[in-house]
Formats: sequence, structure tokens, C-alpha cells
Amino acid sequence: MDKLLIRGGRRLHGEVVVSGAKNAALPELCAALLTDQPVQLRNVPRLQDVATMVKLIQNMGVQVERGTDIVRIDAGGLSSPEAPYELVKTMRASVLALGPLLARFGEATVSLPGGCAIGSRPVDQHIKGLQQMGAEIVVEHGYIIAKLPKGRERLRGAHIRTDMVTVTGTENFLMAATLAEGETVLENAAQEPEITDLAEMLIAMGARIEGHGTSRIRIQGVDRLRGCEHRVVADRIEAGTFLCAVAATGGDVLLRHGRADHLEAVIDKLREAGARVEAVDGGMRVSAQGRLVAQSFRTAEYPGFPTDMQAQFMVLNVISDGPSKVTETIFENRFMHVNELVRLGARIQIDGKFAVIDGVERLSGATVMATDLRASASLVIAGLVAEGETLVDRIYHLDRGYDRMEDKLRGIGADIERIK
Ligand SMILES: CC(=O)N[C@H]1[C@@H](OP(=O)(O)OP(=O)(O)OC[C@H]2O[C@@H](n3ccc(=O)[nH]c3=O)[C@H](O)[C@@H]2O)O[C@H](CO)[C@@H](O)[C@@H]1O
Ligand SMILES: C=C(OP(=O)(O)O)C(=O)O
Repeated sequence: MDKLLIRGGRRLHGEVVVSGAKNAALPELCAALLTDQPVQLRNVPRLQDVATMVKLIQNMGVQVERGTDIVRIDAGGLSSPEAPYELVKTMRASVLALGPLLARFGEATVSLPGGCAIGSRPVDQHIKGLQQMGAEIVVEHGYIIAKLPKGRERLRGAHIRTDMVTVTGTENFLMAATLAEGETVLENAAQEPEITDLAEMLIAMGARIEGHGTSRIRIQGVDRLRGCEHRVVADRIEAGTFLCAVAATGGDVLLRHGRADHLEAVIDKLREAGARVEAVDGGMRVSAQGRLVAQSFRTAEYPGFPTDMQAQFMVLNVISDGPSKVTETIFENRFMHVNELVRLGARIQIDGKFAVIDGVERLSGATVMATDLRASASLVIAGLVAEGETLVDRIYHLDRGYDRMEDKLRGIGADIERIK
């Protein structure tokens, strides 16, 4: 199992190119299932999750060609609308195949993603919404088995209001609705930039969508969609992770392609903490020196503070002046980095969804274990500031969602190496 060895204490300087967003590329690979024509995605990040999604759709009979950051998908010959457990178990986003398969083929069998480290993560809202669109769905033997009633050829438009804001739920409905009969209205829709990016891709395929990027999306179903070319939006969470890394170590880095307008909640907190972050031509620039001031925050749906940035920002609080309180409102079990940070010298108390942090003067390197994707990123940042050597174990979590993170960090001066 690969590990990362980090010798902390280096300031970061230079330029990093931000990759395409994992959370846009994954639904967009599934959106390609909506048409029998070729789709070309550019700026696709090189991640384990993308490789898993490619395997998943290839397993359905879809042709996929991969270049460095280009993926060509031809779902013209899709023969088996099924997502088996072996492929779904490592990646919850596989549930995104459900909406497109149902919409185009009138049937889909997708393994339940199951629980994962950060929380229970049910998909009840996905199922309820697709049922409202006329699908008959049973959950049997760990699989969501969905089909249209006899005599029906297409899903039908519906008015869907989910109990909570759900990102992949909104994406499933959005994709399903493009080929449904009539109008679908999504209320309480997620507003994440990845939803907007997916909607733009679908529009390029011929879909009729309005209101994406707001909490109310309207979709008029069309008979068929065509192929398209689409560039995946920059990964705001990868960019945010680098912002936190530079703020923690000190230094000055240009994040090429980074979108400051997608990270306002994080950037506001970084500025209040004492870092400089500015949007510049073609990206954003971050610089920091000396100790920062810890910032309390609570996670929320976009445009609030992203839960996917909670662990990384917490490291900043750990080594900044003053007490702070972090409230995790989206997932019930997303503080697993805390015990590992404590092993590096952090002072953090958890009480349910609250973490109370007392800034310390320094962290000291140790062996720590990554437990999920963003927890891994937070341990890497902690390793960059800790004195001595930090060994981050189980980085397969990190590889799920970061495109060559250690190469990018080394490129801006970090002392970090992968140990096989
Ligand atoms: C591939 C992808 O895009 N993943 C992102 C997506 O995950 P994902 O789409 O899985 O997260 P959701 O937005 O659906 O989850 C939000 C909350 O709703 C709950 N819920 C959701 C659906 C459902 O049917 N029932 C239910 O109870 C979840 O357990 C969670 O508490 O949004 C999360 C929240 O921003 C991010 O952390 C993930 O990185
Ligand atoms: C939780 C995350 O991803 P996923 O929904 O794919 O597990 C994440 O990207 O931080």
C-alpha cells in the first residue's frame, strides 16, 4: 500500500495547475450514457474515481478511449444497463448511472452504494424522485432495480422537492429529466458549480434546462440527445486544498485555472485569518506569512462553506492563534482526521457535530493513517507544517480524488515522496 513521506517546514512558492473537478467529471461520464453519439470530455482529472467510473461504463458495453486528460465515450453499443457491487463499492458516485440509464433504456440495475467512512449516505431521495417520474423501483439483494411500467417508453416530467439538498440526487434528476416526457421542476436543488457544469454539458447535447445554479431548475424533456464536446470545470476543492496548504506553510503560489468565484466562503475565511487571496488573470494567487488567526466556521450547501474543505481548513485552525469552533452540518461522521491530527500535536475536542480547537505553536511529525479522501488531504497539509517526518498511510483514499497531488506539491517546493 502506497504511503506519503513528508518532511515538513518548507514554504511553498511557484505555480500549480488545478485539474478538472472530480465531482463534475463523474456525473459527466454518466451523462454520456444519455446518447448513442460520441461524447468528448476534456480536462478530465487523472484520478482513481475516474478510472473506476470508466470501468463501470465499459462494463456496460460502452466504448471509452482515454488520452492524457481527454476521454471519448461512445455509448452507442451499451448492452447491459447494470452497475455491479464490485465496482460500486469503492465509489458512491456510481449511483449517478441510475438516472441516465433509466431515461435512455427504461431500466437500470445499480448496486446500493452502502455506507462509507464519512456517514451513512442513503439514496432514498434519488429513489423517491425517480419514482415520482414514473419509475418502478425495488431494492433487492443490495441492488436498486428500476424500470418503467409496461407500455411506457419514457420517464415523465414531475415536480420534485427533496427533503434536503442533495448534490448527486439533483444530478440524477437533471439527467433523467432531459429525456423525460414533459416538464420537470426540481425544487430545493443543489447549486454547486458542478451542477451548473453538468447542465451546460447537457445543454450542449440538446437538453432544455433553465435555472441551473439556483435552487429551482426547470427541464423540458426532449426526444433524444446528441454527442458533444465539453471541458470539465476546474476542481474548486483541489484549489481550496492548495489554498489551505499555502496558508498553513506560508509562501506565495499561483493556482492556474483556479476559480475564486467558486470558493468565496473559503476565501473569505482565509482572508479573515490573515492570508492574501486574489483572483488574477487565468487563476488565483495565494500568499501568507507568519501565524494566522483561527476562524470558526460551519459547513453548508453551496454557496456555504463546503464540507469537502472542512478537514483541510481545520489544520489551519490547529496551528493558528486562538480558539475556534468547526461545525459539520452535512455528514455525521466527518471528523475522522481529528484523532490523527491529535497524534501530530493538535488540540481538538469533538462534541457531536462540533469540533473545538485550541491553536498550538507547532506540530511534530508522526505516522498517521488516512481514513477518507479529504481527511487524507488534511493530514498531508499537517505533514507539510509539522517538524520532522510525517508518514501518511492508506493514501489510496487520496488517490481517489487528487490528481498527482505529491507531484504538484513537490513542484512548489514541498519535500514529499510516495513510498510504494
Ligand atoms: C460525487 C459527489 O459529487 N460527491 C459530493 C456530493 O456527495 P453526495 O451527492 O453523495 O452528497 P449529498 O448532497 O447527496 O448529501 C447531503 C446530505 O443529504 C443526505 N442524503 C442525500 C441523499 C439521499 O437520498 N438521502 C440523504 O439522506 C446525505 O446523507 C447527506 O447528509 O455532495 C457532498 C456534499 O457537498 C460532497 O461532500 C461530495 O463530495
Ligand atoms: C466525499 C467526497 O466524495 P464522494 O462523494 O465521491 O465520496 C469528496 O469528494 O470529498
